[in-house]
Amino acid sequence: MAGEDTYDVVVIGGGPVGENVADYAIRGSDRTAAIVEHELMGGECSYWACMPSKALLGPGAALDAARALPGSRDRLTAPGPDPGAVLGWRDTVTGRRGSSGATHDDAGQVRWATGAGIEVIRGHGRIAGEKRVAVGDRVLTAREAVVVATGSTASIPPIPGLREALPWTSRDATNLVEVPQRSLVLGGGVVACEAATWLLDLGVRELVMAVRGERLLPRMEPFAGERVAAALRERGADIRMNTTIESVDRPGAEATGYGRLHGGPATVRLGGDGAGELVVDEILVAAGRAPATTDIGLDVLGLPARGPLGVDDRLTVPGHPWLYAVGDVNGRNALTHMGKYQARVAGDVIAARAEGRDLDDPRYAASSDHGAVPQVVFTRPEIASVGMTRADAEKAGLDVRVVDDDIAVAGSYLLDPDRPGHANLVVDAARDVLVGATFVGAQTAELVHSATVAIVGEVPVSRLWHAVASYPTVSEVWLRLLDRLR
Ligand SMILES: Cc1cc2nc3c(=O)[nH]c(=O)nc-3n(C[C@H](O)[C@H](O)[C@H](O)COP(=O)(O)OP(=O)(O)OC[C@H]3O[C@@H](n4cnc5c(N)ncnc54)[C@H](O)[C@@H]3O)c2cc1C
Ligand SMILES: NC(=O)c1ccc[n+]([C@@H]2O[C@H](COP(=O)([O-])OP(=O)(O)OC[C@H]3O[C@@H](n4cnc5c(N)ncnc54)[C@H](O)[C@@H]3O)[C@@H](O)[C@H]2O)c1
Repeated sequence: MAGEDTYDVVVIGGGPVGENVADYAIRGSDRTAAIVEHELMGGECSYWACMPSKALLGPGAALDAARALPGSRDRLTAPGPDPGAVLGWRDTVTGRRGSSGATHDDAGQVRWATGAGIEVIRGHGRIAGEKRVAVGDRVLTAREAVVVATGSTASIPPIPGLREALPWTSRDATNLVEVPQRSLVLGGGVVACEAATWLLDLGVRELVMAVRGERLLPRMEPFAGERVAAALRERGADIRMNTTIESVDRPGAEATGYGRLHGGPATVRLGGDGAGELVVDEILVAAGRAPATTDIGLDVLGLPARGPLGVDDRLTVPGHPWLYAVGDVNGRNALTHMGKYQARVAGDVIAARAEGRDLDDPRYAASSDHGAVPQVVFTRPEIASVGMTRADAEKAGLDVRVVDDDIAVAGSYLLDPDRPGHANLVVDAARDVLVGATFVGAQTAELVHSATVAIVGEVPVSRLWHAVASYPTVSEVWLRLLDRLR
């Protein structure tokens, strides 16, 4: 039956970002919020992206850490993880039901939302006018704000025969139930590198990566991609740079469900430096993502129904002071933690505006979106970076000073004596502050937050010298790098 309901805040999309913005917008008040979700509360991250991928990568990383040291190395009885148990662990982490595939249990996320005072409305949300969202035959009216948090979807490049071949996307790779023994990965970004790592852990026989550019992870410092490429090659990956797919022929393509082989073998013609013909059991397309802006009613407001939904630093869509966009959909930084950060800022802005408070405070601007974005890539070696690369800083016209060194301190030697990591710091010499850092190697994921604090706090390098790292930890690499800056 048609109906009309009024809430203070209506959020379209119940991923990690939508959940957080609803929570922050109403927390500690008597405001009401609804989240419209057409699939699963928890979004891409919980079931198809961050959580399953990290669950798949964990056991291989733990074995590698054990293999690095005498005493534990000799106790390992098998070369790799137990594939069945790894998939079982992935299922536990993601609340995946049984082995048939496509469904997950989001009851826990719904319970959390309800407990936070947020109503979950199942269905596809579309903007239907100012402060109005249609869900089926229901119209929701927002007194204060409508927030678009619809995320992104995997892009499939327009290559002859590729779409018809029903290739895997990251959803299949993270929810795999069959391991494609001959795998082709298209792309050299984060999804491609992490997926190649777990496919090798799960025992694929042949793994080819077709990489359009000259190196893996092109947005990071060159040494990061070089080290990941060397490690993947050492494990048997055939990585072809300056290469892409020209055409695909898969006569037996079949929609068998997420994570199953989508039919029989595919014949793939590669072009570029790694040209040639391959026959593979599956193609994983890891060629970037597109903001989910189609079919959400943006045309009703005269906004483009393709590409990112642009916002200012208050996460507000220019010209529409009641409309916000947070997370992957706004095209700023497609990372869960950055989306959740935007959600906190947007939630605070919505609350302040509802209460008539002024916004003259740094907490009401998503300033870290510009130049203070951390990211960890869970390859082996692990990569952790924040802020600008040398190339970014040079492009921005800064007075750039870069120092780099191997991570070869007592703390790293005790973790892995044979494989020192590598790190650099990018400094704006004119201001004597850090603007970027990259660390590659064991336990660097937990190291990067120190650099984030230094960048966000604009701590002068001369003061960083007095931030003493404990012995023997990997953090002592700070001492080595800062020594080079003296
Ligand atoms: C394989 C993979 C691994 C990743 N690993 C990491 C990682 O380790 N760390 C990290 O920080 N980031 C990672 N990311 C990125 C991360 O997944 C995204 O940045 C994050 O999920 C974005 O959150 P979001 O809430 O904006 O969007 P999403 O998580 O995509 O959620 C959007 C939600 O909106 C719903 N929705 C969309 N349209 C509508 C509509 N019209 N009506 C109703 N509901 C709608 C969707 O069903 C979905 O639930 C990874 C991505 C991939 C693909
Ligand atoms: N650990 C993490 O933080 C993590 C993990 C996975 C994904 N993510 C995020 O998810 C998003 C999506 O990741 P992604 O790896 O899909 O995207 P990406 O943009 O990082 O990489 C896409 C890659 O595909 C290549 N490509 C695009 N079209 C191509 C073509 N026609 N032929 C050959 N190569 C082509 C690009 O050159 C690029 O190397 C990113 O923003 C990423 O940061 C984060």
